[in-house]
Amino acid sequence: MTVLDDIIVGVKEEMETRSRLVSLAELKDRAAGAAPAHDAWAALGGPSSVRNDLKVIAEIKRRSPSKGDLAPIADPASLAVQYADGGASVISVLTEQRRFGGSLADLDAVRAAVDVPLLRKDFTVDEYQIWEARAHGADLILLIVAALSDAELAEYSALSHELGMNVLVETHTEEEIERAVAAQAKIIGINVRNLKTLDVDRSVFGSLAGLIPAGAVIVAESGVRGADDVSHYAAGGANAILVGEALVSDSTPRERITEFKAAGAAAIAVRN
Ligand SMILES: O=P(O)(O)OC[C@@H](O)[C@@H](O)c1c[nH]c2ccccc12
Repeated sequence: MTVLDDIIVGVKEEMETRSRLVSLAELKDRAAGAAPAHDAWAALGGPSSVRNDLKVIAEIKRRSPSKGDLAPIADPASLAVQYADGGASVISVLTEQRRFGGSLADLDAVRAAVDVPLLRKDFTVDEYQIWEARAHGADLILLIVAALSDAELAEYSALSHELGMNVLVETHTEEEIERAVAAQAKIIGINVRNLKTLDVDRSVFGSLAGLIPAGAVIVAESGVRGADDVSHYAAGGANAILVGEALVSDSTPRERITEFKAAGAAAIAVRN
């Protein structure tokens, strides 16, 4: 069993528990009463034909299976405000509980604190989680190609769009990019961490980004330690980066984001 399979077993168990407390019907009511979703596609520069800056998706991440506890986040809301002040285009909130220490309570706290689009970052394997995301104010959800069949990818993308949300479709191999493109994904992430082994290989980004058709927003996920990694991803074709650990473990995340955006824009100016 891969790490990914193992995580999904836990995700399903926890979803079972939640769905006994809150029925799908109840979630649908809550989703209907939620404020309309923000346009994450626009926030990531999707509609513009000239994309000359690097967007930052800043993540609230407490823990990871590879590194254990990353940083004590006493107040996710105030961290999110710092992210927004630094110029994050989207804020990602990890809600997976067992391995990442997240929760929907974190998502609620962040939703109440900022007006930027929110990504509910979880292992989506059931329609229930998509309704849940919208009911809790998410604007974008993550779909991991390695965890889904083509039919599920199509079905979950369609439901997300119906609810006014966007999807970030995560890939790690050439074949997964082909599947994401076939599912008409407009926001495609390349995770340099292999979720089956947890190994990070930053060179994966540069070798796969060129396979993504023009028009899509390309997100480099994982492995940003500092501005050099940001420049590397931007030079390799990234329109956005998704950063967790480097931000949660920094005492001045706001300045960090500003620095990453500057490094990204400089590398893109050379690229174009
Ligand atoms: O902390 P990092 O190396 O900056 O990585 C962030 C993000 O890419 C990573 O958390 C991630 C990418 N895809 C995921 C899927 C599920 C959980 C987590 C992830």
